[in-house]
Amino acid sequence: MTDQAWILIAVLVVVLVVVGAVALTTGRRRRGPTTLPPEDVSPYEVDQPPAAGASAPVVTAPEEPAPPSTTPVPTLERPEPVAGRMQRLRARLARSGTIGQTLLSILSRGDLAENDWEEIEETLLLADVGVGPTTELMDKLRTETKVLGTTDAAQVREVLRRELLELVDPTMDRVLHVEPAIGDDGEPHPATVLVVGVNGTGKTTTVGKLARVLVAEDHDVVLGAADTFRAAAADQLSTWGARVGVPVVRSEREGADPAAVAFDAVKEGREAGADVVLVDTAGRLQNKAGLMDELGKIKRVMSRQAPVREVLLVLDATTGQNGMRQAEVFAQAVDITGIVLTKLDGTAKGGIVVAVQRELGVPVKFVGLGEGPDDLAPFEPEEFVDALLS
Ligand SMILES: Nc1nc2c(ncn2[C@@H]2O[C@H](COP(=O)(O)OP(=O)(O)OP(=O)(O)O)[C@@H](O)[C@H]2O)c(=O)[nH]1
Repeated sequence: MTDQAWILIAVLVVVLVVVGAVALTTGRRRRGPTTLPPEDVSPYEVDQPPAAGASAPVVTAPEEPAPPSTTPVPTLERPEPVAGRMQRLRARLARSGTIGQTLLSILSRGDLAENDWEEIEETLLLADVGVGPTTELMDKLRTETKVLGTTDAAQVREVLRRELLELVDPTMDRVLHVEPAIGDDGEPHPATVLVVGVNGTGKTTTVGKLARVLVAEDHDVVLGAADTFRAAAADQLSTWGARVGVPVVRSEREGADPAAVAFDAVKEGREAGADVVLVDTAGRLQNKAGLMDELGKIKRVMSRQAPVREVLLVLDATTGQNGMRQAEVFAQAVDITGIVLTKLDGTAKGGIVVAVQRELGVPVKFVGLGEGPDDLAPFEPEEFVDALLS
């Protein structure tokens, strides 16, 4: 090859290398980067405009992510099952048990002298059993122990158990009647329960605990805060309701007409399709006529919406004879259908169960056995008597 040929080949190679490099660079630029940097992404999606007749494209704002919630969602409490509560809380009756223990020890002495019987009488009266039931029980025990003629502890215990049970009366109807009824208009009515009693007996607390009893049994409940005398009572009830998801009808005005609140509560219960409406009241014992007027009016206006199925009287078991006098005044003001004995834990005056039932002729339906939210138990005579003798 000549020198000229070698020079021509070298020029061609250089030209080919330059052209190839330029082509490679251009091709890369045309394809561009495969992903856009975040700032190039539009915050909106633009929907395609409709084919005809549309004037402007539809712009849809992207869904904003929900801001993190600052108010915690309240978790509803599931109240404890109702069955067996009295057994669970039996240890709380320990102080009431002193009556049974004292009676057993005296009766087991055998061949009882008059001063032994006086001791028995004193024990029963101190436990607030009441004069009539005390005399009745002593007469029966005198006869039975004479017939039995033994000091055998188990047999004496059996006699005492039988007689105490008869006094407490297991035949009384202790069911809380909350079955909904069909009214004259053919519509289902909620069962309404009016709760009455003196301030401080544990009335508002009992309404809250009763709501939990009903919720535990799958009822739909509405509460009425008709204790408009003490503003804190409505707040207290609202807290009870909120814990188990039960609505509370109340008035924001202190001293509002309690009958109006009770009426609204039953109305709300009907509209919401609730099974039960529980109404708390103030029940101040200013005088009997005033109390009768107030409770009578509340009951009347509630009845316009649905018949009042139960009127529960809340009594503080620790107040003894004083509590009995209050019970009589309330019973004269309104027809009581059941008694709730509160604070039966920590009192040796369990005999009030017998006295109050005898006096009013209505059964104890529930007993309060502590300050816990589920420390309210349906009253069971056998459990009660066994606790007295344990
Ligand atoms: N130990 C015990 N305390 C109870 C029981 N029931 C209620 N209490 C307490 O009794 C106190 C008074 O209860 P409230 O429910 O506020 O009484 P109230 O009768 O509604 O009083 P007002 O709202 O003023 O009408 C509270 O401290 C309750 O916790 C019970 O069965 N045992």
